[in-house]
Amino acid sequence: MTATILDGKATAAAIRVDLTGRVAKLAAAGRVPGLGTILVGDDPGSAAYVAGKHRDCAEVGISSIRVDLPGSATEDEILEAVDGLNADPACTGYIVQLPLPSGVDAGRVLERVDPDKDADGLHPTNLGRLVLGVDGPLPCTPRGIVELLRRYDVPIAGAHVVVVGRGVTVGRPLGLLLTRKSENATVTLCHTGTRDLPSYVRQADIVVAAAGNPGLITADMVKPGAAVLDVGTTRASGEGGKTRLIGDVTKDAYEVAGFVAPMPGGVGPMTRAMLLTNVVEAAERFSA
Ligand SMILES: Nc1nc(=O)c2c([nH]1)NC[C@@H]1CN(c3ccc(C(=O)N[C@@H](CCC(=O)O)C(=O)O)cc3)C=[N+]21
Repeated sequence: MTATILDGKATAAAIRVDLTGRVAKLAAAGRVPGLGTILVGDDPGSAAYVAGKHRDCAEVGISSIRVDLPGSATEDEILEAVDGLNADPACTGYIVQLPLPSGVDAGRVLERVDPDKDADGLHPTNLGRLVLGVDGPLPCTPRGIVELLRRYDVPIAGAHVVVVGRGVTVGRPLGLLLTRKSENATVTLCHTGTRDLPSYVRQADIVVAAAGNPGLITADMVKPGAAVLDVGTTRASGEGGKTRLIGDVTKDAYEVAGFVAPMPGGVGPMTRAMLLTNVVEAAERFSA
């Protein structure tokens, strides 16, 4: 069987086209959305992600504000940069690129972000809003996953979704998103403490692998025809000292599935598209 590819790259491109129109409307009303990034240090992976976000912004007409600090920046200096973007009216949404250097209290930095400018949707206030069902920015990767499933008409209501991984950016909030009335999925949240992982994954109509454990999900665990979304991105050294990203799902598991969001080209590009969406929605909220 050949699975239908949940093409996140193409879907994200379509979403950017859509956003371009909304941005133009805001701009006509004198409210150009602006995405800010705060990058600390010179990790090449993080720098590449941030550069990609600014490229995305340029494509849809969002202005971007880039704050780069040296790896030696103190927590107070980072907090100052956060306060600066909170106060900047040109910045309608922003992110603090993670991870922050060791020794910096990331929780303290993230809490200082104005929740209404939180483009990641990961501020405690916004995670609280998600639990309560109050409108606010949603976490980008979970939102991207739901959007991708919707656009390919993968049934979500009543489906059994097995999420592997309880991280704060993906697994934990995804369970909250999928169990809302509007999605109506049944979610099993598995993690490193799960006793018999294969027995859960085998029951899944939809598997979301977000454990950061390369090759964790193998073909024998996948119910034939199930949707499998690979969210794992583990950096490994490849040829010539270049780093290469490895997913959580083996390629033979892709063959058993009915739908596959591959890595790369699946959920990653959707995450970036949802970041833009959060910035545009924040600007629309500010204008309303
Ligand atoms: N404040 C903050 N917000 C984030 O959203 C955030 C972060 N920090 N720190 C790092 C992680 C990682 N992340 C990715 C986003 C897109 C791809 C993506 O588009 N990946 C491509 C492949 C990219 C490649 O090959 O390098 C794909 O899956 O097709 C990957 C990873 C966002 N993160």
